[in-house]
Parts: sequence; C-alpha cells; structure tokens
Amino acid sequence: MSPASGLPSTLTVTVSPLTGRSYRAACDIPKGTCVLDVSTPYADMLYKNFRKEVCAECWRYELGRTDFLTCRDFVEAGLWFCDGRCRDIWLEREGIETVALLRTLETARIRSGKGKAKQENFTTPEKITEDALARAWEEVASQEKQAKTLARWKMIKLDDFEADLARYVLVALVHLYRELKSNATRSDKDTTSEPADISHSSGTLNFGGATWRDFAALQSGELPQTSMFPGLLENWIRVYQVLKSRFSYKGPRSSLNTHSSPTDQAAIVDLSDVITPQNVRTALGADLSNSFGIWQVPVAAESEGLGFGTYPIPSIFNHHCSPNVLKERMGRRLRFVTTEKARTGDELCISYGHVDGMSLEERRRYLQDGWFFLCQCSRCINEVNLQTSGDSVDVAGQQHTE
Ligand SMILES: C[S@@+](CC[C@H](N)C(=O)[O-])C[C@H]1O[C@@H](n2cnc3c(N)ncnc32)[C@H](O)[C@@H]1O
Repeated sequence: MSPASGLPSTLTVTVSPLTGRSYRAACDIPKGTCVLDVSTPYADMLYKNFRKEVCAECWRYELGRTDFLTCRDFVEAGLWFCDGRCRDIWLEREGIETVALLRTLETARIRSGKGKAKQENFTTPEKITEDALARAWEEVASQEKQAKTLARWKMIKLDDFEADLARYVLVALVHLYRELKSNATRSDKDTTSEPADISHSSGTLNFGGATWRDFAALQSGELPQTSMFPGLLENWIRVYQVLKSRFSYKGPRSSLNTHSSPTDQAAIVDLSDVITPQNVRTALGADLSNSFGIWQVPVAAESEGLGFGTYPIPSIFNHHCSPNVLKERMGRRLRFVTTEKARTGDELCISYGHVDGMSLEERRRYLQDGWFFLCQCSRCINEVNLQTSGDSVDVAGQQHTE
C-alpha cells in the first residue's frame, strides 16, 4: 500500500516479493536534491533518562546541560521545553489534552528505588508463533470483559522500559482518536449536536503528512521481535492493560482514574474505542522495524540515542549498504537528500546504520540482529556472487580477482 498523502511527484512506490515496498525515482533526479522533507513523526518518545535534558519539541540536547530548558510547565507529564515557543508549537500539534493523558500515564510508572510492583500472572508461550501471539492477545481481550479486571489492571505499575513504550503508543492512539473525531465531525456537520468528547480535542491534525492508515500499513516487527525476545510479549500486554484501564471510560467520568487530579479528569478524553489489542499491537509492531532513532547531532559513533520516532512516509525507504540517499535531522524534521544522480526507475535507499567499514558477513549479521532481515541490496548480492565465483571484495566494495 502506498502512503495516503504527502508523497512528492519525484517519488514512486514499487513492491517486490523480497524487500516489500520501496521508493524509486519517478524522473531523473540530480545529486543533492531533497526528495522528501517531513516535519514531524507520527509518534515519538524520548527515553526517560534523557527527558530532563532534551526539549520535547525541538529535541535540542546539550550533552546533559539543562539550563536551556527554561519552560517547565508540564514536567509532571514528562515534558521539558526550551521555552514557551517550543511549548506552544508542541501544544498546537498535540493538543492540551495530551498533557493530561501523559501526566496520568506517569502515575503508572514505578518510581525509582521503589522496586517492582505486583504484576498480573502471565505465562510466556513456549514457542512464539503467529498463533501463539493471537491466542495471548485473545486471552487479554476476553479478560477485560470481566467486571473487576479493569480495576485490577489499574493497579499495575510499569517499569521504565514499559512506561516509555506506553507513552509512544498513547501519542499514536491520541492521533488516531483525533483523526476519527475530525472525520466524524466533518460527516456530522449538518447536525447540531457534536460527539460527546470533541470539546476536549484540540490541536492541529498534522503528523508529518501521515495518518493512522499510513502508520498501520508499516511492516510489523511483532513476530521477529517477540521471537528473539519472548519477554517482550508480557511487556507489551502490560502496556495494553495500563492504557486500557486508565484511559477507557464507559461509566461516570469520575471513575476514570483515581490517581489524576480533577483538572486532569475533566480534560481526559475517552480513548476506549481506540485502545484495542489490535491497535496497540500495530503501534508497538511498527516501532523497531520502522522507527528512526533520535540521535544526538551531529551524529558520530559515540552519539547518544535520545529516543525514537516513527515517520510512516520515510519508513518506505529500504536499506542499501551503499545508499544513494542521506538522511538529515533538524529538530523533529527529517530531510532525505540524494548523494548521487538517480535515473528514472532507480531504487532510492538510505542506510539503516553505520555499515561502511564492515565486511559482507558483519553487515548481514548487524542488519539481521538489529532489523531482522537478510540484506538483499545490490552491494550484498554482488559480493555474495563474487564469493561464489571465488573472487574477493574489500570492505569498500572493491573487487579483487584471485
Ligand atoms: C523500514 S521498512 C522499509 C519498507 C518496507 N520494505 C515496507 O514494505 O514497508 C524495513 C523493512 O524493509 C525490508 N528491507 C529494507 N531494506 C532491505 C534490504 N536491503 N534487504 C531486504 N529487505 C529489506 C525488511 O523487511 C525490513 O524489515
């Protein structure tokens, strides 16, 4: 599926059985051309360790200095800003209700030094398969039909890893919620009564030209990730249980969350329709296989990873070990610039990591371990063919005949 919106006329999407969707040049493109420019991710998250040192809007980071983060209006929600301008840009896009939602979510985080809270019983399947994952999530969905389940889930506390993932999922689901509300408002505009929660929804719908449809069309990393790290399934289910129990509301508003202030309760929207096992799996599955790390800039080998963001439209770039497109980050903005001339029909690829100085085996291991795929780029295929023919290749891709 190609992206619903935001694709420049210089790019076209093709699909191959081996590598899925990828971008190709729709015309001849000179070297140094910006082929894609995306202002913000669909969902993003700064790791808790860096939150007090990085602006939540422009992602400015000054090697651990914090004095430039002068706007601290929403620190309970885990949001530090350079100043009121960064705060207002963030609020304009995300909406004031998201501050209340994030603040409530932070109350579900195990406070440092408080150890591990009592968790739900969970047995990880012996072997992770599509069926085993489906059964585990069906079990969760059936549990929530029991009256006391949500009250019990409300007591669950998340460790930092899980709470950070929950923030990322929550941001994505609020975007979906707002898209649905906006569509409903548009189709209901002849009627006088608005949907109950629309008054709580603020902000502009602009998530880097992408919609939930684009986000949900991303390749899911759920099976490869949970197969490699089976404990992830329990982490993901706990994320779901916390989101469902705290932000789903079918009764009186005061029963929504006993931990948040009355102001927060008033501002919190009812996310029950969007917090579903399928949507949470979609958001988490899109993470590792598609997200871009938010690296300290300028990027160097020792750059800190501050968090990650998922940009559905750029996520269609496939990897190449000698790429012809370079990614540049400026704040939340990602720009993709050609590093050589591309002819009509050429595949346009970025590099997913620093593979330059690696041998074929090292590159393939790196991509398999970190990204769960066997690299099929033309450089790797050429080197495999050369190895079969007995010739050798050095790490710069130069061929040496024996
Ligand atoms: C960020 S997505 C890129 C878009 C993806 N092809 C799609 O259809 O959505 C990353 C996934 O694309 C595929 N991919 C990207 N580059 C590849 C390559 N060089 N060789 C094989 N598969 C690749 C892998 O399945 C990988 O998990």
